[in-house]
Amino acid sequence: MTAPLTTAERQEHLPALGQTGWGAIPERDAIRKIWKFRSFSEAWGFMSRAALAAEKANHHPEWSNVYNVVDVTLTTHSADGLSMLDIDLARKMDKLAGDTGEVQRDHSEPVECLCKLHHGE
Ligand SMILES: C[C@H](O)[C@H](O)[C@H]1CNC2=NC(N)=NC(=O)C2=N1
Repeated sequence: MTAPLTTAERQEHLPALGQTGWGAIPERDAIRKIWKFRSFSEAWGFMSRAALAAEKANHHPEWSNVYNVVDVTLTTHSADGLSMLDIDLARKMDKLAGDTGEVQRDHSEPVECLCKLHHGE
């Protein structure tokens, strides 16, 4: 089983992801980011590349796509919350999206606040 993130790991890794547009989901130990691409083709291209990265890591997103928008939630089901696998996949997705997608702001809280929600210490 994959270990849940410790408080120290949250403080080390989550703020940088917050800077790239990942947000906290209320009442869940999970992070969310919404991209809007220029077209369905770009959105689907991103999803195809992210799917290969997810399959390689055996760690899979909860996500949906409507036309050019991709809405991604990351959490580790076996850990019942965030683990390093989510941090790694979030970074890979940021890299794969590059600057092709514009980040859509939702109304969730900044990702930093997940430091308060720590599991496993
Ligand atoms: C059997 C297989 O390794 C597990 O079901 C994997 C697959 N992908 C997964 N993805 C995510 N996000 N969380 C998991 O706990 C998980 N478990």
